[in-house]
This record gives sequence, C-alpha cells and structure tokens, in this order.
Amino acid sequence: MGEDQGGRIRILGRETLSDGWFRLEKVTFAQDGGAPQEREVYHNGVGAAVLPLDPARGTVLLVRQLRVPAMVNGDGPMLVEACAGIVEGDDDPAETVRREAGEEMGYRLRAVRKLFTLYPSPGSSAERLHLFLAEYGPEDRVAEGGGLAGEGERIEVLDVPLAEAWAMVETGAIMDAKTVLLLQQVRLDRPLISR
Ligand SMILES: Nc1nc2c(ncn2[C@@H]2O[C@H](COP(=O)(O)OP(=O)(O)O[C@H]3O[C@H](CO)[C@@H](O)[C@H](O)[C@@H]3O)[C@@H](O)[C@H]2O)c(=O)[nH]1
Ligand SMILES: [Mg+2]
Repeated sequence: MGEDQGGRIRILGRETLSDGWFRLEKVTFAQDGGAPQEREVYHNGVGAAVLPLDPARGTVLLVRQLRVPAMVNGDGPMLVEACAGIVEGDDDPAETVRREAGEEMGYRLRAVRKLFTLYPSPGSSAERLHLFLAEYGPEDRVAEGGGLAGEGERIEVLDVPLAEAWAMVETGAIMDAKTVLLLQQVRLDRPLISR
C-alpha cells in the first residue's frame, strides 16, 4: 500500500472489478487520516493521435467512425476525429501514429511533430494520450485506408479545408476533445491558412 510524497494519501486497497477489453479497478484510499473513500479507475491504455495538415492546400485529414459511447449517449453513432490508435506495449507513439495513419487513412505522414501528452479524462480514466501534428500531400495517399476489417473497423477518410473543419467544431459536428485541441493548435501555428 502506497503513500504519496507528503504522506497525506494512503492507498488502502485495490480491487479489479472487471477485466474485459480494458481493466476497471476500484481504489480505496484515505486522505489526511480521514475516512476511507473509493474511486473507480478505467485503465484504458495509452493512446496516440495525429492531425495531418497539407500546408499547400490548407486541408486536414480526419476520420469518421462508429463510436459506441457517443451512440449510447445519443450523440452518435458516428464521430469525426483525428486519426488515433492504441499504443501497444513499449511502442514509440510516433510510430503508432504513422501506422494508424496508414491503416485508417491510407496516408504516409511527413514532418511528424509531438505536441503534448495529456490525460483526456483524469477523473475516471488512467489513459495517457500523446498528441501529434504532421504534414501530408495528395501524393502521400499510398493505400485505401478504412481501418482493419478484421477488427470490424469501417473508417471513412475526410480531406477537408481547415475552415470547414473549424466550422464543424462550431456546429457540433466535431465533438471529440483531442480533435478540437489539435485543430486549435493548427489555428495558433498557422493563422494565415486557418480562416
Ligand atoms: N472487441 C472489442 N473491440 C474494441 C473494444 N473497444 C474498442 N475496440 C476496438 O479496438 C480498436 C482500437 O482501434 P485503435 O485505432 O487502436 O484505437 P481507437 O479506438 O481509435 O482509440 C484511440 O482513440 C481513442 C479515442 O480518442 C482513445 O481513447 C484511445 O486511447 C486511442 O487513442 C477499434 O476497432 C475499436 O472499435 C471492446 O470493448 N471490444
Ligand atoms: Mg483508431
């Protein structure tokens, strides 16, 4: 059982509630010697996402796919997002986004640039998400894309002007947090081609 550096938080117990696709754990802890408290933690892995920009045409690549959580919330069933994937084991997140860009979009990436590593939903999820920008051009389309049919993926690729992508954020057609963040970063970095 652990304590934090100040010794004020003591972990009293850790219990696996479910161990399916990812693991759901219940953590029991006490703060400042107080009463025990519980939190559920979903260990949904390490992710990596990339927004490829074509600086010459002022376009970005996005993917549209079935997202069951959005569907059961009544917002889906399809979400428009930046291309993303789960980082397996000790894989390099930059390699993960190159691989996912090939599988999901059929594009090879250039000038892959790391931005941040973020907790997308730290209240209940242990996921760490690595965010990248990249560049592409029409000549970098090297395959069909669409995702891995064996995993049931049917991914549509969108090659859209930045202004159109931003309008989709404003109308609610894009609701995915990492995607909004990446589009905002492009608007900060490239104000002249963003409007
Ligand atoms: N069988 C099964 N498949 C699942 C389950 N949950 C997800 N999958 C499938 O597993 C595959 C994972 O595909 P990736 O491309 O590697 O990941 P992702 O779903 O795009 O996830 C990425 O984006 C998420 C949303 O931002 C991130 O949460 C995640 O960490 C990752 O970065 C998808 O086909 C997805 O439908 C499940 O419970 N059961
Ligand atoms: Mg994916």
